[in-house]
Amino acid sequence: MPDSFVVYNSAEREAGCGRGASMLEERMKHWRHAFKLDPNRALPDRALEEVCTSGTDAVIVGGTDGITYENSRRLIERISAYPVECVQEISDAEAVVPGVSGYLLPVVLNAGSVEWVLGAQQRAIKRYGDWIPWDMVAVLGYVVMNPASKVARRTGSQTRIDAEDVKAYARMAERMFRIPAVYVEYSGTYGDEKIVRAAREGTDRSHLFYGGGIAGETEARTMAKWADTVVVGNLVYRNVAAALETVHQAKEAKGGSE
Ligand SMILES: CC(C)=CCC/C(C)=C/CC/C(C)=C/CC/C(C)=C/CC/C(C)=C/CC/C(C)=C/CC/C(C)=C/COP(=O)(O)OP(=O)(O)O
Ligand SMILES: O=P(O)(O)OC[C@@H](O)CO
Ligand SMILES: [Mg+2]
Repeated sequence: MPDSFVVYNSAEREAGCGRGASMLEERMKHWRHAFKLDPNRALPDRALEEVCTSGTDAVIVGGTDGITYENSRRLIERISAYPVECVQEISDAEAVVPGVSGYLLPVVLNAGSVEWVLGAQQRAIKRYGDWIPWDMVAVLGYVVMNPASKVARRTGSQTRIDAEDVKAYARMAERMFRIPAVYVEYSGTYGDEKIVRAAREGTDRSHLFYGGGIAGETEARTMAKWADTVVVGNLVYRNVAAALETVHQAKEAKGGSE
């Protein structure tokens, strides 16, 4: 564990445990738009500045492969120059970086193996134990839909599922496991609106994220009708100007759980 880890006192550690939503979950409820930046991909300073000052609600640092402590720390340090909320989404327990304002912990609800629902998480909790600042944590219940994505291949996700299956996963996340957020993940491809709508129908309280293939304003506006937060990833690296346009579309669209 890096030496620079902050020591949390017991009151801070306990905050959010069994006492309602964590502080990160509370802030997350107001996110309409987020960018997801990959520590394993290069982004010029100018583009990073534009992303961080775009008016987006949060910058999520994470990806599926090639994620290390060093590349995550470097990217987080660059983002910290700007007054935007920066959270780390942990896909590898070795890469946890202190100093962000929150941690997103993924669970893949339709994974092909218990490893991605409980296994990796249990080992990380065993390793970090008392160091975990639970008030700065939010769990994301992923439903992974694009079979060609790295995340689907890594987790063996069962992607041949229909809208009723997705609705049931969303309900299960919210009602059985009390997971504060459901994430419909089409990483790399634009998704089916009916699927996102089904996830919306399955959730009353859980926050709904949509991510995947947002290529401009139209896609952002469409998915923001159902999702509380629209996440834009690859577009930042392909066409930063188009990525910036998605911010106001997602924020102005009426939808989500409004
Ligand atoms: C003191 C201090 C700072 C302590 C911090 C302690 C802390 C917060 C500890 C963490 C505890 C914990 C439970 C961590 C989770 C550990 C872990 C490894 C869980 C498994 C996560 C998981 C299911 C990974 C599978 C992949 C996945 C779902 C990744 C999420 C991100 C994602 C979907 C990215 C999209 O990637 P993709 O587009 O497919 O590919 P690219 O990267 O090419 O874009
Ligand atoms: O990279 P894209 O396809 O925009 O997807 C964003 C995000 O949902 C990835 O986890
Ligand atoms: Mg990505």
